Amino acid sequence: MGKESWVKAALVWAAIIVLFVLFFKFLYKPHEDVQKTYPQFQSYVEKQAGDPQSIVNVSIRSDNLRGDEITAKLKDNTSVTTYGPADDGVRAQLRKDLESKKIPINYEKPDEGSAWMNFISMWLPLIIIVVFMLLFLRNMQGAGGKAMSFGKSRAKLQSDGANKVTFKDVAGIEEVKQECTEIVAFLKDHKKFQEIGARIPKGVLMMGAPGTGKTLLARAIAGEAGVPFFTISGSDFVEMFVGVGASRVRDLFENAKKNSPCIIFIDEIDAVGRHRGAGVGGGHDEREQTLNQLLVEMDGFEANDAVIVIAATNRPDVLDPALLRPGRFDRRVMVGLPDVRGRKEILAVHMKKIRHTEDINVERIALGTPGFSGADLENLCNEAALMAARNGMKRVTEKDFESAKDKILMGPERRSAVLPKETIKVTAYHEAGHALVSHFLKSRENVHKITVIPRGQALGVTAYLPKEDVYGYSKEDLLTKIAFAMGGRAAEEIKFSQFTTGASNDIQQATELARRMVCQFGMSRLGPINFGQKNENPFLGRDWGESRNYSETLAHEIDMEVSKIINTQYELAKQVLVDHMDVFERVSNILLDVETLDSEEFLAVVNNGATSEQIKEIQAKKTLSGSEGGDNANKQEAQSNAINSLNTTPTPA
Ligand SMILES: Nc1ncnc2c1ncn2[C@@H]1O[C@H](COP(=O)(O)OP(=O)(O)OP(=O)(O)O)[C@@H](O)[C@H]1O
Ligand SMILES: [Zn+2]
Repeated sequence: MGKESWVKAALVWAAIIVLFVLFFKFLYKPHEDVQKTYPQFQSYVEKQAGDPQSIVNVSIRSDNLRGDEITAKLKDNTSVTTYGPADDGVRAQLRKDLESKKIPINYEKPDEGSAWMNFISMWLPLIIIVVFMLLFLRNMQGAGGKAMSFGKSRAKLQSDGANKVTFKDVAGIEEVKQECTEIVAFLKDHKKFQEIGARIPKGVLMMGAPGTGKTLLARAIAGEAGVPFFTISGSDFVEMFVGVGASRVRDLFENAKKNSPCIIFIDEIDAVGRHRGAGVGGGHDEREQTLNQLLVEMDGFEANDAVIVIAATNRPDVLDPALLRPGRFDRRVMVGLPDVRGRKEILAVHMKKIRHTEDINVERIALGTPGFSGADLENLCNEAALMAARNGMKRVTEKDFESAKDKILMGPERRSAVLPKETIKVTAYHEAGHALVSHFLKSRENVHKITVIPRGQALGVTAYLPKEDVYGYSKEDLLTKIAFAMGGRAAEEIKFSQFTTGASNDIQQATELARRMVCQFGMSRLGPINFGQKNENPFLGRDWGESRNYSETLAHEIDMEVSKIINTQYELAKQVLVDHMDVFERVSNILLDVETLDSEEFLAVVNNGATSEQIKEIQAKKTLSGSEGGDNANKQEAQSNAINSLNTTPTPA
């Protein structure tokens, strides 16, 4: 297909070039040329006055495009040709000139061929322009050299090649796999179902957060059933030019039917499948046409077309209801974030691909990564492997997984950034403030790591991880969240009686949360009423605009409630820090000294009064056992020994 289109394109271009050359070489006589040569001819005729017989005759062939072609035949059997402007005055003058010199004139009619040439030469520029425009449009269409594949489906056919995906590759979402086995059974033996008169499902909609393995699952279904797998992304349908999307859909289904039984996988179906007539910025005709075509095609399956359309989305709420009617995407599969067990299994799948030490405690990594999706876990494994390779290690250790997790959670370290001492000091107290408020208010998050080494955009980071998988929050949980978000600023006020811009992000997060408590969760004096219709992404937690459905008075009340929540929690955060001033000072100072504390070390400082020296000792032991890649039992023992020794010798700061 690619080759054919290249030949075609080359032919068209060659033809254009040939026409161009012809045009300039034989047909086109620029006006100036005529202007120049005609006076020359005239003066030549003048000069012949002395010997009028030197010109035998003159033939004039009138030709309205190029002017008159005037040929003078001379006595010595040569001839002179010029072109004269096709102008009646000039012609009359010339005739008078020639007649006065008694030179005979032949008027010749333009021959047939030249009339035809005239026609072409008149229209050629236009034709060339049109051809150019067409080519230009086509090139824009098929970006990337697909000049001639106008409206052809972009679906890629996945072959059942060496790296066939099966259910073995999909881990941690057992229930979802169960739901899919039926589809596999159908694809394998569709006759059995059809004979008994069962209507075969046409469409399966997979919903779930990004990276939870929807694509992987669809691929695995095809792999298990051993059928071809066509994949296309919803955004491929939506192109610049009207009609292309619809024709792509037609083409895709045509192709699939030829390969039945098979699977068509449409990723990001929300790109085409949004509510019709609810497009952003008015007329999204193109998208609607594409969607309509999709619906038509799905309705148009014959009973014996064993084609199953699997679509994936993380915005099921915006889909056009027509897509969800029976006979279309009537099967719906929720693909959720994995729980601890699921994460462990997914990690196992991806750790098989990297060379690692035997002693890695997968369970602990799984426990420490709540909220991670399958894709996040895959990324974690890869980052860990990169980390190990960069450090010249032969195998990936658990420590590499730790650093990889920190990088993913908090952004890459910027050790090279040189900050003023004062800034680092403020950062240390700020981060200690966050961590301690969270700790003393017994939030549902554990302090995972505190650092004053700049990471990503931040000068310092306090990272939290949920203590267990979280399925919902109580009002208390949310208030605590707001309090420890304000902990950083509270610390700055208590210690330095001043504020820095470092808290702006904290303030934003706290305010957003407080507003949602009032407007969405009904957790304020205003009662369980939804204020404003949030058009929010259920999986991404992102706002897509809000329309206000309450009065000015209420708007004021809402603002008052929000600010009350924030201020109360801010005061609470300050109170917590003042009540534990000694711990606050100690954590901050140790943080300044050792730069980073992990959860164990943090607890050692808070609960057991560990000193800088003792923390450094713990850290040194960890580094040692980590770099040795020694067996895990020893490592853990070493750590717990270090902590136990603290227990017996509590050191007040
Ligand atoms: N349950 C899982 N088991 C094993 N690997 C997984 C799982 N979920 C995700 N992954 C890994 O994450 C990668 C990305 O997942 P996939 O593309 O299927 O996610 P998705 O849900 O389609 O995401 P998106 O919504 O962003 O398209 C997969 O290639 C796979 O390596
Ligand atoms: Zn902060």
